[in-house]
Amino acid sequence: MAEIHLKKLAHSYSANPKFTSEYAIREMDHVWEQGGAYALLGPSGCGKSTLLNIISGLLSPSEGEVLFDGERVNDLTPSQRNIAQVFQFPVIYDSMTVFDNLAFPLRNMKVPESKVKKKVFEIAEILELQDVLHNKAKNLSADEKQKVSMGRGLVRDDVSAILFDEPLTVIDPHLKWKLRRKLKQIHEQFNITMVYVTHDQLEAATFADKIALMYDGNIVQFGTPRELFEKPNHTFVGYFIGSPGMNFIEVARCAGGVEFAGITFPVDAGIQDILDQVPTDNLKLGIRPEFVHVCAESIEGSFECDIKHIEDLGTYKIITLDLKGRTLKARIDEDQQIPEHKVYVSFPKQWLKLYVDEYLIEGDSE
Ligand SMILES: Nc1ncnc2c1ncn2[C@@H]1O[C@H](COP(=O)(O)OP(=O)(O)OP(=O)(O)O)[C@@H](O)[C@H]1O
Repeated sequence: MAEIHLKKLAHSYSANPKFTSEYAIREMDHVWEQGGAYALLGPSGCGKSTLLNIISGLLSPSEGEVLFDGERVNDLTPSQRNIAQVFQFPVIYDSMTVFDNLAFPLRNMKVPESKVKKKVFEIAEILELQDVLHNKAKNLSADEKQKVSMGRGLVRDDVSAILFDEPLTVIDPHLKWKLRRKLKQIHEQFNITMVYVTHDQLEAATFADKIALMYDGNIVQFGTPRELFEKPNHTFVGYFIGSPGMNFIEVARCAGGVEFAGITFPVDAGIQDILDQVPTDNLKLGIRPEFVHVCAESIEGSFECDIKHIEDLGTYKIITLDLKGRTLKARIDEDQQIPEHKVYVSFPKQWLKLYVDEYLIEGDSE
């Protein structure tokens, strides 16, 4: 088991990259602590598989180092790194029994047969594969095959980490939650570092203690699911996490804060200092639909909006609003009564975030 440190790591598939855009992984420093359950989340093409393959040793990074417990492993193969990797599609030997598939990594390491048997039974029980242990793998269902794939990583006591690359893609939706729970349970039982790649935020949030959100070759935020939801440190995080994503409104500087369409939003002194120093005009206010306060009547600090659309999702409603020409989404309870055409919205200060050049800036009080 190991702490995995990515030090000044970058990777380009081009032989002589000249521009940042030629890097699939932009230079990063990142630590996966020993025993953590992590998700590597991001849209297609952001670099998740590249990063995973660099950790496992399937791919050699063009720059920087991979350290396991402080030791450089750049030149070690996946098996020398003791990494187990579970891919989208199960990697198992169809002609072997489930038992022999699970025993394979141990027999390869010349583990005595009595220990092989004990370990295989233990893992088969955890993964609920006892009843099919003597069946040929080719006759298994897709989820059973994927469980065998996972089991082959788990039988070894010496794995540094288990890396999962979208492991539930081929699994029936109704079995997904079951396997995900199983993985979580295995993590708690074995305390192995696990990195789970997915583009599904729900999958990431239910599996991981901490999520690394990737965008364009960078880890833009590393935090708990709650931190990513409540305090996105980049507009992409706000947009990608949540359903629907965060509202962003372009604003301009004004005396005492920022404004749009004549509405002023005061900012703290700390934020004002930062605003005074940055030359950019790329300023955005962000607020999650869940935190927009919607009222039928005008209250102090509220703004009148036209209702453009109401989407009833059974347990809540998403309303699309027009606030002085800007589109805004708000989430309200199913039973909240609102007028047909107009509502009043207000923005609780603690949930209103300011982004400069797409990055969150914070004042002294935050
Ligand atoms: N073998 C390769 N040669 C050249 N470019 C590659 C190669 N593999 C990936 N890339 C590029 O590197 C970038 C990152 O790809 P990667 O597969 O790591 O992303 P991903 O987030 O895992 O995407 P997905 O979720 O679709 O698998 C993409 O622009 C991709 O086109």
